Amino acid sequence: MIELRDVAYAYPDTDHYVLDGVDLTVARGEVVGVIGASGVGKTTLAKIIAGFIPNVEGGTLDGSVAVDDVPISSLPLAEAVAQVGLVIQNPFNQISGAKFSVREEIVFGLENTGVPRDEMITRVTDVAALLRIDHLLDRSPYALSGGQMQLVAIASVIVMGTPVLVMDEPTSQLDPGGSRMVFDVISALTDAGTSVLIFEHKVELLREHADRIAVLAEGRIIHEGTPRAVLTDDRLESWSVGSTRYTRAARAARGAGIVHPDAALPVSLSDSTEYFTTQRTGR
Ligand SMILES: Nc1ncnc2c1ncn2[C@@H]1O[C@H](COP(=O)(O)OP(=O)(O)OP(=O)(O)O)[C@@H](O)[C@H]1O
Repeated sequence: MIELRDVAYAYPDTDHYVLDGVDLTVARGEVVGVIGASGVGKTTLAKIIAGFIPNVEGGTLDGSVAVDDVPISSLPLAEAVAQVGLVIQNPFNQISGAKFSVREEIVFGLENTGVPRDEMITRVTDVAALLRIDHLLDRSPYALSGGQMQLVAIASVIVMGTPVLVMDEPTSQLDPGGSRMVFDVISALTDAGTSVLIFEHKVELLREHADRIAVLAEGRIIHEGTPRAVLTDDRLESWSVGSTRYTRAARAARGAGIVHPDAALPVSLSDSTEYFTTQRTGR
Protein backbone atom coordinates (compact mmCIF):
# COMPACT_ATOMS: atom_id res chain seq x y z
CA MET A 1 0.00 0.00 0.00
CA ILE A 2 1.20 3.51 -0.82
CA GLU A 3 0.05 6.50 1.22
CA LEU A 4 1.13 10.02 0.33
CA ARG A 5 0.01 12.86 2.57
CA ASP A 6 0.59 16.50 1.73
CA VAL A 7 3.83 15.72 -0.12
CA ALA A 8 5.84 18.72 -1.29
CA TYR A 9 9.25 18.71 -2.93
CA ALA A 10 11.85 21.19 -4.21
CA TYR A 11 15.00 20.04 -6.05
CA PRO A 12 18.39 21.04 -4.55
CA ASP A 13 19.46 24.61 -5.16
CA THR A 14 15.94 25.68 -6.12
CA ASP A 15 13.25 27.34 -4.05
CA HIS A 16 10.50 26.20 -6.42
CA TYR A 17 8.28 23.37 -5.17
CA VAL A 18 7.70 21.04 -8.13
CA LEU A 19 5.14 19.14 -6.05
CA ASP A 20 3.06 20.87 -3.42
CA GLY A 21 0.29 19.09 -1.53
CA VAL A 22 0.16 15.63 -3.15
CA ASP A 23 -2.32 13.26 -1.48
CA LEU A 24 -2.69 9.79 -2.95
CA THR A 25 -3.38 6.27 -1.75
CA VAL A 26 -2.89 3.00 -3.62
CA ALA A 27 -4.40 0.01 -1.86
CA ARG A 28 -3.04 -3.53 -1.83
CA GLY A 29 -3.80 -5.18 -5.19
CA GLU A 30 -4.87 -1.91 -6.80
CA VAL A 31 -3.60 -0.37 -10.05
CA VAL A 32 -3.68 3.41 -10.08
CA GLY A 33 -2.71 5.29 -13.22
CA VAL A 34 -1.34 8.82 -12.97
CA ILE A 35 -1.63 11.13 -15.95
CA GLY A 36 -0.36 14.66 -16.30
CA ALA A 37 1.25 17.11 -18.69
CA SER A 38 4.92 16.89 -19.58
CA GLY A 39 7.10 18.42 -16.85
CA VAL A 40 4.35 18.37 -14.23
CA GLY A 41 6.39 16.17 -11.86
CA LYS A 42 5.47 12.54 -12.62
CA THR A 43 9.05 11.23 -12.63
CA THR A 44 9.80 13.27 -9.52
CA LEU A 45 6.84 11.69 -7.72
CA ALA A 46 7.90 8.19 -8.84
CA LYS A 47 11.38 8.75 -7.42
CA ILE A 48 9.95 10.03 -4.12
CA ILE A 49 7.77 6.93 -3.65
CA ALA A 50 10.74 4.69 -4.40
CA GLY A 51 12.99 6.56 -1.93
CA PHE A 52 15.47 7.80 -4.59
CA ILE A 53 14.37 11.27 -3.57
CA PRO A 54 15.71 12.52 -1.22
CA ASN A 55 18.17 9.59 -0.67
CA VAL A 56 20.07 10.04 -3.94
CA GLU A 57 18.98 13.39 -5.36
CA GLY A 58 18.64 15.41 -2.13
CA GLY A 59 16.38 18.47 -2.09
CA THR A 60 13.63 19.40 0.36
CA LEU A 61 10.87 16.85 0.91
CA ASP A 62 7.91 17.62 3.19
CA GLY A 63 4.81 15.60 4.06
CA SER A 64 4.64 11.85 4.55
CA VAL A 65 5.38 9.00 2.17
CA ALA A 66 4.53 5.57 3.55
CA VAL A 67 4.71 2.17 1.90
CA ASP A 68 2.96 -0.55 3.89
CA ASP A 69 3.05 1.85 6.86
CA VAL A 70 6.86 2.26 6.64
CA PRO A 71 8.01 5.89 6.16
CA ILE A 72 9.99 5.25 2.99
CA SER A 73 11.98 8.51 2.88
CA SER A 74 13.62 7.74 6.21
CA LEU A 75 14.89 4.33 5.01
CA PRO A 76 18.37 3.82 3.54
CA LEU A 77 18.04 3.21 -0.22
CA ALA A 78 19.07 -0.47 0.16
CA GLU A 79 16.01 -1.03 2.36
CA ALA A 80 13.69 1.14 0.28
CA VAL A 81 14.39 -0.94 -2.85
CA ALA A 82 13.19 -4.06 -1.01
CA GLN A 83 9.82 -2.32 -0.50
CA VAL A 84 9.29 -0.55 -3.81
CA GLY A 85 10.31 -1.65 -7.30
CA LEU A 86 10.87 1.33 -9.59
CA VAL A 87 10.73 0.94 -13.37
CA ILE A 88 12.34 4.12 -14.59
CA GLN A 89 11.30 6.02 -17.69
CA ASN A 90 14.35 5.25 -19.80
CA PRO A 91 15.15 1.50 -19.90
CA PHE A 92 18.68 2.24 -21.14
CA ASN A 93 19.38 3.82 -17.74
CA GLN A 94 17.87 0.89 -15.83
CA ILE A 95 20.41 -1.57 -17.26
CA SER A 96 23.26 -1.93 -14.75
CA GLY A 97 26.12 -1.69 -17.26
CA ALA A 98 27.95 -4.37 -15.25
CA LYS A 99 26.62 -7.60 -16.74
CA PHE A 100 27.28 -9.57 -19.92
CA SER A 101 24.00 -11.45 -20.34
CA VAL A 102 20.31 -10.68 -19.91
CA ARG A 103 20.10 -13.51 -17.36
CA GLU A 104 22.85 -11.92 -15.20
CA GLU A 105 21.20 -8.53 -15.66
CA ILE A 106 17.83 -9.75 -14.35
CA VAL A 107 19.40 -11.60 -11.41
CA PHE A 108 21.64 -8.64 -10.47
CA GLY A 109 19.22 -6.99 -8.03
CA LEU A 110 18.58 -10.29 -6.25
CA GLU A 111 22.25 -10.83 -5.45
CA ASN A 112 23.06 -9.81 -1.88
CA THR A 113 19.40 -10.03 -0.84
CA GLY A 114 19.83 -13.45 0.76
CA VAL A 115 17.61 -15.23 -1.79
CA PRO A 116 18.98 -18.80 -2.21
CA ARG A 117 20.65 -19.53 -5.57
CA ASP A 118 18.04 -22.13 -6.64
CA GLU A 119 15.22 -19.70 -5.98
CA MET A 120 17.02 -16.95 -7.90
CA ILE A 121 17.24 -19.24 -10.95
CA THR A 122 13.55 -20.17 -10.67
CA ARG A 123 12.49 -16.54 -10.29
CA VAL A 124 14.49 -15.41 -13.34
CA THR A 125 13.09 -18.27 -15.44
CA ASP A 126 9.53 -17.47 -14.33
CA VAL A 127 9.74 -13.72 -14.93
CA ALA A 128 11.39 -14.24 -18.33
CA ALA A 129 8.56 -16.59 -19.34
CA LEU A 130 5.95 -14.12 -18.07
CA LEU A 131 7.40 -11.30 -20.19
CA ARG A 132 8.21 -13.64 -23.12
CA ILE A 133 11.93 -12.86 -23.11
CA ASP A 134 13.17 -16.41 -22.38
CA HIS A 135 14.85 -16.49 -25.78
CA LEU A 136 16.93 -13.45 -24.84
CA LEU A 137 18.40 -14.76 -21.57
CA ASP A 138 21.83 -15.61 -23.00
CA ARG A 139 22.06 -12.51 -25.18
CA SER A 140 24.12 -9.44 -24.32
CA PRO A 141 22.00 -6.65 -22.78
CA TYR A 142 23.64 -4.33 -25.29
CA ALA A 143 22.40 -6.26 -28.35
CA LEU A 144 18.72 -5.66 -27.67
CA SER A 145 16.15 -3.47 -29.35
CA GLY A 146 14.61 -0.63 -27.31
CA GLY A 147 11.47 -2.68 -26.69
CA GLN A 148 13.43 -5.79 -25.66
CA MET A 149 15.56 -3.66 -23.33
CA GLN A 150 12.41 -2.23 -21.76
CA LEU A 151 11.08 -5.75 -21.08
CA VAL A 152 14.43 -6.73 -19.52
CA ALA A 153 14.34 -3.60 -17.35
CA ILE A 154 10.79 -4.46 -16.22
CA ALA A 155 11.82 -8.09 -15.55
CA SER A 156 14.76 -6.93 -13.42
CA VAL A 157 12.34 -5.01 -11.20
CA ILE A 158 9.51 -7.57 -11.07
CA VAL A 159 11.94 -10.36 -10.14
CA MET A 160 12.56 -8.59 -6.81
CA GLY A 161 9.00 -9.43 -5.73
CA THR A 162 8.42 -6.10 -3.94
CA PRO A 163 4.93 -5.48 -2.50
CA VAL A 164 4.76 -2.17 -4.39
CA LEU A 165 5.64 -1.35 -7.99
CA VAL A 166 6.04 2.16 -9.38
CA MET A 167 6.32 2.31 -13.16
CA ASP A 168 7.25 5.45 -15.04
CA GLU A 169 6.03 5.04 -18.63
CA PRO A 170 6.90 1.34 -18.74
CA THR A 171 5.62 0.87 -22.30
CA SER A 172 7.29 3.87 -23.97
CA GLN A 173 9.46 1.62 -26.22
CA LEU A 174 6.85 -1.09 -26.84
CA ASP A 175 4.51 -1.77 -29.73
CA PRO A 176 0.77 -2.22 -28.98
CA GLY A 177 1.17 -6.00 -28.49
CA GLY A 178 4.09 -5.56 -26.08
CA SER A 179 2.26 -2.80 -24.17
CA ARG A 180 -0.79 -5.02 -23.76
CA MET A 181 1.35 -7.91 -22.54
CA VAL A 182 3.00 -5.69 -19.90
CA PHE A 183 -0.43 -4.61 -18.66
CA ASP A 184 -1.54 -8.26 -18.53
CA VAL A 185 1.52 -9.02 -16.38
CA ILE A 186 0.62 -6.06 -14.15
CA SER A 187 -2.91 -7.49 -13.76
CA ALA A 188 -1.47 -10.86 -12.73
CA LEU A 189 0.75 -9.15 -10.13
CA THR A 190 -2.11 -7.17 -8.64
CA ASP A 191 -4.21 -10.33 -8.46
CA ALA A 192 -1.42 -11.64 -6.22
CA GLY A 193 -1.65 -8.50 -4.02
CA THR A 194 0.98 -6.14 -5.46
CA SER A 195 0.05 -2.43 -5.41
CA VAL A 196 0.92 -0.69 -8.68
CA LEU A 197 1.25 3.00 -9.44
CA ILE A 198 1.81 3.63 -13.11
CA PHE A 199 2.64 6.88 -14.87
CA GLU A 200 1.47 6.45 -18.44
CA HIS A 201 0.42 8.58 -21.39
CA LYS A 202 -1.45 5.71 -23.09
CA VAL A 203 -4.85 6.49 -21.61
CA GLU A 204 -6.64 3.72 -23.48
CA LEU A 205 -4.49 1.13 -21.71
CA LEU A 206 -5.18 2.81 -18.37
CA ARG A 207 -8.89 2.85 -19.18
CA GLU A 208 -8.72 -0.89 -19.64
CA HIS A 209 -6.42 -1.87 -16.79
CA ALA A 210 -6.40 0.77 -14.05
CA ASP A 211 -8.81 0.66 -11.11
CA ARG A 212 -8.48 4.41 -10.74
CA ILE A 213 -6.88 7.29 -12.60
CA ALA A 214 -5.39 10.33 -10.86
CA VAL A 215 -4.53 13.59 -12.60
CA LEU A 216 -1.35 15.39 -11.55
CA ALA A 217 -1.55 19.14 -12.23
CA GLU A 218 -0.49 22.30 -10.43
CA GLY A 219 1.82 20.28 -8.18
CA ARG A 220 -0.86 18.01 -6.72
CA ILE A 221 -3.44 15.35 -7.50
CA ILE A 222 -6.08 17.69 -8.80
CA HIS A 223 -8.67 15.01 -9.61
CA GLU A 224 -9.12 11.26 -9.33
CA GLY A 225 -11.82 8.72 -10.01
CA THR A 226 -12.78 5.72 -12.12
CA PRO A 227 -11.14 5.64 -15.56
CA ARG A 228 -14.51 6.33 -17.16
CA ALA A 229 -15.26 9.37 -14.98
CA VAL A 230 -11.79 10.88 -15.33
CA LEU A 231 -11.38 10.25 -19.07
CA THR A 232 -14.70 11.90 -19.92
CA ASP A 233 -14.12 14.89 -17.63
CA ASP A 234 -14.49 18.19 -19.50
CA ARG A 235 -11.49 19.64 -17.64
CA LEU A 236 -8.93 17.16 -19.04
CA GLU A 237 -7.83 19.50 -21.78
CA SER A 238 -7.26 22.34 -19.32
CA TRP A 239 -4.89 19.99 -17.45
CA SER A 240 -3.10 19.25 -20.76
CA VAL A 241 -4.05 15.60 -20.65
CA GLY A 242 -5.39 13.63 -23.61
CA SER A 243 -8.64 11.68 -23.62
CA THR A 244 -9.34 8.46 -25.56
CA ARG A 245 -9.89 8.64 -29.32
CA TYR A 246 -13.48 7.45 -28.75
CA THR A 247 -14.23 10.35 -26.40
CA ARG A 248 -12.62 12.84 -28.78
CA ALA A 249 -14.66 11.55 -31.72
CA ALA A 250 -17.87 11.73 -29.68
CA ARG A 251 -17.13 15.28 -28.55
CA ALA A 252 -16.56 16.32 -32.15
CA ALA A 253 -19.86 14.68 -33.19
CA ARG A 254 -21.62 16.37 -30.26
CA GLY A 255 -20.17 19.75 -31.30
CA ALA A 256 -21.50 19.17 -34.82
CA GLY A 257 -24.96 18.31 -33.49
CA ILE A 258 -24.80 14.78 -34.92
CA VAL A 259 -25.44 13.11 -31.53
CA HIS A 260 -27.61 13.99 -28.54
CA PRO A 261 -25.72 16.45 -26.30
CA ASP A 262 -26.53 14.85 -22.95
CA ALA A 263 -25.56 11.23 -23.62
CA ALA A 264 -22.64 9.86 -21.55
CA LEU A 265 -19.43 10.00 -23.60
CA PRO A 266 -17.83 6.71 -24.70
CA VAL A 267 -14.33 5.64 -23.60
CA SER A 268 -13.94 2.33 -25.46
CA LEU A 269 -14.67 0.78 -28.86
CA SER A 270 -17.76 -1.07 -27.64
CA ASP A 271 -19.07 2.08 -25.90
CA SER A 272 -18.42 4.02 -29.03
CA THR A 273 -20.29 1.59 -31.28
CA GLU A 274 -23.32 1.78 -29.02
CA TYR A 275 -23.04 5.56 -28.67
CA PHE A 276 -23.00 6.19 -32.41
CA THR A 277 -25.76 3.63 -32.99
CA THR A 278 -28.18 4.92 -30.34
CA GLN A 279 -27.40 8.61 -29.89
CA ARG A 280 -27.64 9.97 -33.44
CA THR A 281 -29.89 12.97 -33.86
CA GLY A 282 -30.58 12.14 -37.52
CA ARG A 283 -28.89 15.29 -38.78
N1 LIG B 1 17.44 17.43 -11.04
C1 LIG B 1 16.56 18.44 -11.21
N2 LIG B 1 16.85 19.68 -10.73
C2 LIG B 1 15.99 20.71 -10.86
N3 LIG B 1 14.78 20.60 -11.49
C3 LIG B 1 14.45 19.39 -11.98
C4 LIG B 1 15.32 18.26 -11.88
N4 LIG B 1 14.72 17.20 -12.47
C5 LIG B 1 13.52 17.64 -12.93
N5 LIG B 1 13.37 18.96 -12.63
C6 LIG B 1 12.20 19.80 -12.97
O1 LIG B 1 11.08 19.30 -12.24
C7 LIG B 1 9.89 19.42 -13.03
C8 LIG B 1 9.20 18.06 -13.09
O2 LIG B 1 10.01 17.17 -13.84
P1 LIG B 1 9.59 15.66 -14.06
O3 LIG B 1 10.68 15.00 -14.84
O4 LIG B 1 9.25 15.06 -12.74
O5 LIG B 1 8.27 15.83 -14.93
P2 LIG B 1 7.42 14.73 -15.74
O6 LIG B 1 5.99 15.01 -15.45
O7 LIG B 1 7.92 13.36 -15.44
O8 LIG B 1 7.74 15.10 -17.25
P3 LIG B 1 7.70 14.16 -18.58
O9 LIG B 1 6.26 13.75 -18.80
O10 LIG B 1 8.19 15.10 -19.63
O11 LIG B 1 8.63 12.99 -18.34
C9 LIG B 1 10.32 19.96 -14.38
O12 LIG B 1 10.05 21.35 -14.38
C10 LIG B 1 11.79 19.68 -14.42
O13 LIG B 1 12.45 20.65 -15.20
